Amino acid sequence: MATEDDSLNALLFEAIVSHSENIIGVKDLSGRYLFANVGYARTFGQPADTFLGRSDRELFPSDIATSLRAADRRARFSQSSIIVEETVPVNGEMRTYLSVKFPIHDTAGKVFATGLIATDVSQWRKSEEQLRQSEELFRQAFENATIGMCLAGLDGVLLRVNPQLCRTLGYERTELEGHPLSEFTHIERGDARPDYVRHARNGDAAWSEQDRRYRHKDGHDVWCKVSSSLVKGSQGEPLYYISHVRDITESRQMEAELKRLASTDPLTGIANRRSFFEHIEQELQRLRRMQTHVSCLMLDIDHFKTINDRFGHPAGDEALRFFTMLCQQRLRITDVFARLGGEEFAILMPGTPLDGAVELAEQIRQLVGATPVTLPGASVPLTVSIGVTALHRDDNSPDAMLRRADAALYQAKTKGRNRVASVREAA
Ligand SMILES: Nc1nc2c(ncn2[C@@H]2O[C@H](COP(=O)(O)OP(=O)(O)OP(=O)(O)O)[C@@H](O)[C@H]2O)c(=O)[nH]1
Repeated sequence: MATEDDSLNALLFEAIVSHSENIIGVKDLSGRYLFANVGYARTFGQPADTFLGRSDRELFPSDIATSLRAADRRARFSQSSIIVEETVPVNGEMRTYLSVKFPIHDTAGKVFATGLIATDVSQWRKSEEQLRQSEELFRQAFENATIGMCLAGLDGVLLRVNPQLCRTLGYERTELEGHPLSEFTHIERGDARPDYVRHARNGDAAWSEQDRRYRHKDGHDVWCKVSSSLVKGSQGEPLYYISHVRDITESRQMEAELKRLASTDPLTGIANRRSFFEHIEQELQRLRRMQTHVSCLMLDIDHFKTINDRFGHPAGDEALRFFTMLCQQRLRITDVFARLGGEEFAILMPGTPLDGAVELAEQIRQLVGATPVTLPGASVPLTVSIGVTALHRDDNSPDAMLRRADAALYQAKTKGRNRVASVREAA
């Protein structure tokens, strides 16, 4: 006889199963449906009643029905419930369900049916698979990249490094991970932390690029272009940095070598005309800011043409190199020695007043005159004429000073060569 409690339970059961998003069913021992909730109607597009009395064999392909039945059987023999993942076709599309299956007992404690509550997890599985695929894609790109890559925490500590970064710096993965990249960096500007760590601390710029000099494990320097971007979480909160680290050592060396070649005279190895002008420009700037002296010598080997004529051009080259070497013996580290062209040279002397420059010019003149150059078959005496002047703060270009030096040299030449002449002011 039905009690009031039974009717309440029936109402509760009805309310729960009809509002559930899940598929809820009960099958008898032969696998025929005793109960199917509205979830069945929603999923399969047929009234829930149409399932009653039918088995999975009539609803699904036989291999699927067999595996559903096997799970039902396992549930019947289980103590409480089992959870299985089941895939079934729904309107021509395979869908994945997470099913809780459990035995249902009669009042005598005998199992007479199997219950099931199934949740459609197809979308989760799909998202999981997409996530797995994109993680795999990232992993492959990270591991196989021909550029160094790393993930670093907001404090700059390396969380993950790729094999190329290990090769670039010469360390094992375990020697890098857990350490800040700054441990392997030269301190160039007083702060070893990469810019992105400073940016993170200040909460600005999500991207930065900079050239940094690292120490390879074997001790040599490695120049790298480091491009870093901030990875943010779903709420926009900063999580970590991902950096590309490109080894640019070779191109920096090439750049430096090109710069050196562009500013060097190939025959003598000293500064060339272009570089000399740049030095005068710099000194002019300094002179305008500071109380100092800058002097300049312009040197021209006397009758150099006769050396070429007598001994040939290669011997003339040798004489030019020898002359360079002689002058260098008298120079300070701060002096700039340049070959302006042909047999014409110049020396810029920061910190030296005109009188001191004249003195040095005289020393050079005497040294050159006293030291003949050894050429094939002869020891040839050289003499040099030298014009001396000073850089003035109101010189509006290097040319202004060079014109005075040239005028002084002209005087030395016209007064008989092998002498020093100076011009203090503009003519
Ligand atoms: N071997 C060699 N000779 C050069 C080079 N550049 C210029 N010369 C030569 O230097 C000589 C310069 O001659 P001039 O300008 O007449 O001057 P100089 O014979 O030294 O006579 P003064 O300067 O008047 O004392 C020329 O014969 C040029 O061919 C060079 O790179 N190598």
